Amino acid sequence: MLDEVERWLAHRSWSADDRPLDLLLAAKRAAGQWGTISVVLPALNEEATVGAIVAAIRRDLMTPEVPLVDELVVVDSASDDRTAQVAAQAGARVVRRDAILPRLPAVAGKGEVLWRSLLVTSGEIVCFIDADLREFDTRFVSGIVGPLLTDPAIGLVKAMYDRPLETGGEVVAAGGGRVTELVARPLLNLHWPRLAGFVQPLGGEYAARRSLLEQLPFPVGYGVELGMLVDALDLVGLDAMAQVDVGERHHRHQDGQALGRMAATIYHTAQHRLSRGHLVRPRLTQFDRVSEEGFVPRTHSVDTQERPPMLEIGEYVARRAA
Ligand SMILES: O=c1ccn([C@@H]2O[C@H](COP(=O)(O)OP(=O)(O)O)[C@@H](O)[C@H]2O)c(=O)[nH]1
Ligand SMILES: O=C(O)[C@@H](COP(=O)(O)O)O[C@H]1O[C@H](CO)[C@@H](O)[C@H](O)[C@H]1O
Repeated sequence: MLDEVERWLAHRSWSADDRPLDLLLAAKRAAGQWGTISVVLPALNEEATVGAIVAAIRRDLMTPEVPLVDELVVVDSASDDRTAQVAAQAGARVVRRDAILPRLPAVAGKGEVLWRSLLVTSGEIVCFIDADLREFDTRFVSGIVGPLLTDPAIGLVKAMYDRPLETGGEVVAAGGGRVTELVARPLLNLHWPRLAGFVQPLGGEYAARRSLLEQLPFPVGYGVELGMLVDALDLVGLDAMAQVDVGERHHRHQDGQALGRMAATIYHTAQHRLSRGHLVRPRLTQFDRVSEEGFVPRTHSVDTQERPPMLEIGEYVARRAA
C-alpha cells in the first residue's frame, strides 16, 4: 500500500463513535447554511424496506431535540410496487424520477436518480442511503455526515462496514460486496492505488458537499460509485476524502448475472476514465442452460451514458441563484 494511503488511513478513517451527536449538532449550528443536510434514498421497488429506513431517520435525526437532517427525499426510480406510497406514509418527500428535468427523458439506472436528486434537494451536504437496507441504523447517516460538519477540508465521506452475504435472513458467507472484491477493488488497486484505502468503495452510503457533487459527471447506472471516487480524487485530492466505520450493513443481494451486468458497467466506467477515448464494446453476453438447447447466449447492452456536471444544467444554476 502506498505510504500516502497509510498516512491517509491514519487521519481520514474514523468510527461513527468519534463524533457524538451533540458534537455534530453544535457543529451544524456553527456552520449555518453550510451545515444543511439532505438525505436522498434512490428507490427501485423497495416497498419492503424503504418505510423503516425513512421512519428511523425521521425518528432519530429529524426531531426538535435532534434536528440533524433538514430534508429527506425518496427518488422513486419508476418503481412498479408501492415504494412511493410506503415512503410517503413513513414521512419522506417522494419525487418521481421522471418528474425531474423532464426535458431530458430519464434512463434506467441508480446514477440517473442520484444525479437528478441534486435538482430537487437544497442541502449543502447531500447524503445518499440505499433503500434496500435491513436492520438500518441511523448511525449510517450521522456517521458519514459527521466529518463534513466538523472539518471544512473534507468533501466526500464513504461509510465502511461489514457486509455479510445473506439469503433468507441467514448469513451464508462473510464476504458480501462480491463486485467490490472481484472487480472494483482490483481495478482501483491496479489503476488508482491512492484509493486502495477505501474499505467499501462501492458502498451505497456516502455523503458529500453539494459544491463537489455539482462538478462531477454521474454515470447513469451502477458505475456511479466508482466514477465518483475516481473523479473526486482527480478534482479535490485524497485528503478531501474520508471514510467512517458505521458497523454492519444488511441489504438485498442480487443474483450472479445481475452482478455480472453491474461489473460490466463498473469496468466500463473505469475504462472510460483510464483512456478517456478508446472504449471497449459495451455489450455483455451471458449464458443460460435451456433444456434441450443447451447453453443459450443472451447479450445485454452495458449502460455507458453519463450525465454532465449539474453546473452545466441551466435549470440547476437558475434554481441555485434564486
Ligand atoms: O435503476 C436503479 C437501480 C437501483 N436503484 C436503487 O439504488 C440502490 C442500490 O441498488 P441495488 O440494491 O440494486 O444495488 P446492490 O446493493 O445490490 O449493489 C437501491 O436503493 C435501489 O433501489 C435505483 O433507484 N434505480
Ligand atoms: O459492493 C458490491 O459488490 C455490490 C453487490 O453487493 P453484494 O455482493 O450483493 O453484497 O453492491 C454495491 O455496489 C453497487 C455498485 O456500486 C452500489 O450501487 C450498491 O449500493 C452497493 O451495494
